[in-house]
Amino acid sequence: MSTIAPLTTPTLEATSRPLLSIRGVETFYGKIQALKGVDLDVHEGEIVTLIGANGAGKSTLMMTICGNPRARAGQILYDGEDIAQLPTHSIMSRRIAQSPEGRRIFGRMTVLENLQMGTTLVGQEHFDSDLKRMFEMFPRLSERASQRAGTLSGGEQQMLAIARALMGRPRLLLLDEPSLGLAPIIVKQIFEVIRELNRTEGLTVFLVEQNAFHALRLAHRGYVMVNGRITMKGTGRELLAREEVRSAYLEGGHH
Ligand SMILES: Nc1ncnc2c1ncn2[C@@H]1O[C@H](COP(=O)(O)OP(=O)(O)OP(=O)(O)O)[C@@H](O)[C@H]1O
Repeated sequence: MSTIAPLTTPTLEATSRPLLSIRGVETFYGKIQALKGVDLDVHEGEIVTLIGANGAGKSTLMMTICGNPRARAGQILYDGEDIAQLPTHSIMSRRIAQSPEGRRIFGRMTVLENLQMGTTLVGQEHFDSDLKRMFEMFPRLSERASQRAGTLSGGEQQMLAIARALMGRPRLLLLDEPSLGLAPIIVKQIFEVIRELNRTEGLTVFLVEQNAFHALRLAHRGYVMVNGRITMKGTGRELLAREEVRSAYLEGGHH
């Protein structure tokens, strides 16, 4: 199977400041503690991935960054400001865009209307040029601009969710399992778009994935989460080479 080549650029950690800096974050669902003191950094211009098994707390971390649920302890510094206790709309207005797990596109609206929804926080100024760019990046969406989003295939819905997030011109793009349920060829296309945006525009990306092989090849750096705690971190390459990662997350996988 052909795969995207691993990133060869050195980690950006040494050369840039953190855009997102998570310190000691704890999140609860009632009495259940899903995050048990998480520390994680995403530097400007980096692609960082978080991998882990089902139920490890990956989505919870993503959602906690967005303020729902709120962190019960710890700090979430975004561009130096602690956003941990801010309401979600106020977090989103800081140009953090999320493409959530399960996509959550507006099924009854057309592709075009969904993309318009993505501009709520940035206005219409760049709409035409941004739309053109999205349609160039995702030609499948262009061909289906007036189709109801609920009738798109899984891969197309995922592309739409990412495109909608990008219409908000984010500084930080949060992606929750973009590969979920998609054919390998579509996963590859989506990851290539993410890499291209990072390379050409310096878009900062924090990606949560169960598809560890592709995610670690795409990312500059990665973290492994087990039971609400970070247990390993390193460059994508380092983590891919580690036996613990290979046996736990790549078994029977795509390598
Ligand atoms: N709304 C909720 N109420 C109660 N417990 C929850 C809720 N959402 C998640 N949990 C629990 O929190 C833990 C972490 O779940 P989370 O969805 O963050 O894991 P994950 O790593 O994203 O898993 P997956 O890869 O399966 O999506 C799990 O034990 C889960 O059952």
